[in-house]
Amino acid sequence: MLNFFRRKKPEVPPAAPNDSRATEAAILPPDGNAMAADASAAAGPLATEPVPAEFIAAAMEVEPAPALEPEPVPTAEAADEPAAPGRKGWRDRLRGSAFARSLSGLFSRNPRLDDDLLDEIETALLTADVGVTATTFLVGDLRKRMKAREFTDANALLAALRGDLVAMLRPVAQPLQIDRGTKPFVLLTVGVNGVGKTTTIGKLARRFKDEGRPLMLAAGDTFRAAAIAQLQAWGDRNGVPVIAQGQNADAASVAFDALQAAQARGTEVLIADTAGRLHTQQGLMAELGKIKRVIQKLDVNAPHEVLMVIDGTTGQNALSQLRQFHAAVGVTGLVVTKLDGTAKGGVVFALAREFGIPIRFAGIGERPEDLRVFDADAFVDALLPEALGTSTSN
Ligand SMILES: Nc1nc2c(ncn2[C@@H]2O[C@H](COP(=O)(O)OP(=O)(O)OP(=O)(O)O)[C@@H](O)[C@H]2O)c(=O)[nH]1
Repeated sequence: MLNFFRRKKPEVPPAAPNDSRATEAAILPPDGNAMAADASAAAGPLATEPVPAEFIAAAMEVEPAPALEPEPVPTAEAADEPAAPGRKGWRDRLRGSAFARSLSGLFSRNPRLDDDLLDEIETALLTADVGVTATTFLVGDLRKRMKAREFTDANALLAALRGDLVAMLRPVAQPLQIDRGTKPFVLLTVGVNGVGKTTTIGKLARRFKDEGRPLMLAAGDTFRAAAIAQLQAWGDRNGVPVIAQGQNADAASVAFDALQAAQARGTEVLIADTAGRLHTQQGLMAELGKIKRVIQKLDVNAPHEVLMVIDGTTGQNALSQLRQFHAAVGVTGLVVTKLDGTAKGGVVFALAREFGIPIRFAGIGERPEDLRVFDADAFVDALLPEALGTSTSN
């Protein structure tokens, strides 16, 4: 019986884009200087042709938008910041999470193996945003095994909990596979406002660059004043070209231009940013479908990955976000960000249990190396007390 009730988290504040058409396309080279659309000679026949009218005609109407607060553009110093010395492990980054703190607190008291312990574990899981469904399953399993006298002490129960948590995540710990035969492999990033999409794209850019994959970025967040500049800063940092149009340009048009450019150049990976949108805003959600349909005019299989970025601090609201985004655009992979610091961490289990959609990456900090390929064992071990003696490196 669940004995704990959570308060509902506030929704992310809305931001609504408008749909004014692109006027000028630009390829932003790694040095940061935009080449205007008419500089197509330099860029080749790429990226600068307008989207054919019939493609756009197929598009849906999109809600008009209130103006957004401008956000600070990343400074040159920030972009040039050196990476953190040494790679902090998962445990280092996740130790502050509500999940890790409550469970280590619980087991450091050498609890007795009884129903009170199960109640406390239940409370800890719910507090950490694991959610009612997943918590009921986990505690129910432990209770059954405890009654069957499977555990000799509380540590044995903790080891069983670890096993259950890992088993819940392993099926979704599926790394992103980029098929080198698909050129370009198009990755469309989606999510609500401020979850870390643009930052994640920057980190992915760095990762792909390090892997020696030629790539390109599409600045499809055309509503936020600083989003294009933010992406450009990441492009500069990693020597990656960025395809952009003016602010308030049609995001589908930007994605189309970028795909055309990437195809013509034989680029291996194209990562397209989109503006953050609330999952409850029907018009904006429909716009994601439009982006998909427009790029499918160039490649019927694109996007090859619809990567939804979810803020790990969002709590159970993440479930309704994923439900809506999945219905609108067919999410194929997840990135859960901000699992460092004050994140509760448990939402990862709720997402895994409810949707079974692969979790590709976890964001455990703001630096490029803090985007980790999601590793079920490392994640669970970082949340559980060290006494368990399992590996927490990496
Ligand atoms: N601590 C921490 N911060 C992160 C992580 N990922 C992103 N952030 C921060 O989250 C904030 C928002 O990131 P953005 O990339 O601008 O978010 P966005 O989703 O592109 O925002 P919109 O364009 O408004 O939708 C920034 O301050 C990032 O540095 C992470 O894994 N850990």
